[in-house]
Amino acid sequence: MSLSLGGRSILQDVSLAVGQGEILGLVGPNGAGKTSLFEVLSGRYAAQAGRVSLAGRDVTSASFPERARLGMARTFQSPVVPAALTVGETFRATRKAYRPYLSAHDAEWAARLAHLDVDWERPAGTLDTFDRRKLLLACLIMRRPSVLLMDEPASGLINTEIDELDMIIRRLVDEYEIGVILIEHRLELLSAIADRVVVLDLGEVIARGAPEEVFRDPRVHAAYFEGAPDAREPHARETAWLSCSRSAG
Ligand SMILES: Nc1ncnc2c1ncn2[C@@H]1O[C@H](COP(=O)(O)OP(=O)(O)OP(=O)(O)O)[C@@H](O)[C@H]1O
Repeated sequence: MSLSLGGRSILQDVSLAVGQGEILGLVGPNGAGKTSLFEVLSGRYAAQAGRVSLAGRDVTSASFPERARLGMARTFQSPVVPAALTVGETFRATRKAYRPYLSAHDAEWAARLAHLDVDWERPAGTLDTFDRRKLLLACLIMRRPSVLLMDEPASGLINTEIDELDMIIRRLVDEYEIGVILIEHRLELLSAIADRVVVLDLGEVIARGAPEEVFRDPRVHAAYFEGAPDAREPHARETAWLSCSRSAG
């Protein structure tokens, strides 16, 4: 899959896939194209070449809301919550966003799963960063997605919160078989949690594989820490639940 924006090539021949109940880490230096890749996977940007498939279905032309209905969910780097609504009102608005409406029970279940333990009468805008992330995550998992794209969910969190986030994500994956793609700069978190990682640099995949192998790779080290990539790596694998590939075929 390839993407150009404003006449600039942002992603070139990128392919990746995540299976159900799997965590795929997506890493790379600033500006490597990680968020842009999420924009393509979630349908907010249209790639110039390639295809995206979800649960065996070609969703390349599907919009962001259509992909959400088909089971794709996405978090953003900044946990922006509706400041004018309380936590309870945020859940109510989310429950009514798609038909059939979800129940209050679904919201309570999702809040528990996301470890959101706050007064539902509180304005969402008064929550701290982690509780905002939990609220937004709960709103997503309420709809029981099959794939979750998480853009730097640990950003702004302290270590104990990151440990808790790790537990929340593992449970989503292990018990509910959600496939997670996680953009994360903390390599130690990915080493602990990811089944596989893909490394992007300057819009290209330069390595993929088990975290312990990939993070030991001197080429990855060079690209990630010194900004000097010297390797380009081709192909995709796997039994994919969500995937993007380089060609339309
Ligand atoms: N809408 C846009 N128009 C033009 N260029 C863009 C646009 N969005 C992103 N870019 C460029 O695409 C490149 C990749 O950006 P992207 O945000 O995807 O990288 P990233 O790997 O997520 O970086 P970071 O880790 O800093 O979030 C950057 O050079 C950025 O300036």
